[in-house]
Amino acid sequence: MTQQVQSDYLLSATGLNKNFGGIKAVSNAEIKVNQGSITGLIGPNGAGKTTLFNLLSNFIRPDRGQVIFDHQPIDHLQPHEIAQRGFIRTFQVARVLSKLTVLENMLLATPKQTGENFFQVWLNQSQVRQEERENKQKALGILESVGLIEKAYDYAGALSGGQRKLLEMARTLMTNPKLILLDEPAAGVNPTLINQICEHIINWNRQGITFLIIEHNMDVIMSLCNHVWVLAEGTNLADGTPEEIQTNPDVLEAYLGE
Ligand SMILES: Nc1ncnc2c1ncn2[C@@H]1O[C@H](COP(=O)(O)OP(=O)(O)OP(=O)(O)O)[C@@H](O)[C@H]1O
Repeated sequence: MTQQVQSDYLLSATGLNKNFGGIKAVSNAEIKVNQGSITGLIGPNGAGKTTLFNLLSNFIRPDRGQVIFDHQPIDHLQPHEIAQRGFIRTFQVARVLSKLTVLENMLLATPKQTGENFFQVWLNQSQVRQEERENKQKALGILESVGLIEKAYDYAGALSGGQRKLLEMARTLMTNPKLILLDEPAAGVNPTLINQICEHIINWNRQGITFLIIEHNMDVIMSLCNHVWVLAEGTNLADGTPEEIQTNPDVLEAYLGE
């Protein structure tokens, strides 16, 4: 039986370490994400933010440390099993499949379906068709809400960089997530679309989804986040409200010294 852990956090990680050869990418790092929050993760280039995301979501295994999601340790789970529990992430460079349509990209993200097993398909053909109809309706509804409905039947490869990021975010909603990790949602995105992405994040957060966001755009971090964690050289430098972080001398020095 897995150990039950009581806390107010949806995600909590302590003592995380990861070395690549001689490089200490993440060193004794911790992070905590309150249920219902929009939490930021910032730090200068090479601070270890993406490596920390990879450790949290088990895309790479830590040398040491523990990650608790929704009161349960998740260290032993594969990324797809973590996603099935409602913890999903996006990547710095959006991972959409260019040769599939926007709608097909959305449908690929649907959780385990009856149609994945040959015998279940054979036995439950009407149920499979019903699930397919429901998933398509859900995908089209999400695309409508993010302004990509006109592109539903276009190849994802034809989208702009910003639209691909939006599609990657929209796709996470197909899995009914509790927690979404966003890796630089505003990077390479034009200012109009950045504003739209921020509005969507606020809207999804109001619907109950918790966010942890890596972002270099400080306006985005300051306007969205309730709490911000700062990494520098692989380890924790500070955490606090956006206002506290903005005026923290250690944080200013880490950025100015970059
Ligand atoms: N697979 C890897 N192999 C070797 N070194 C790596 C690997 N991944 C990351 N690193 C190194 O670990 C350190 C932290 O990198 P990471 O990408 O996590 O930082 P970051 O804060 O996300 O940076 P950025 O803001 O520039 O994206 C860097 O020195 C990087 O070169």
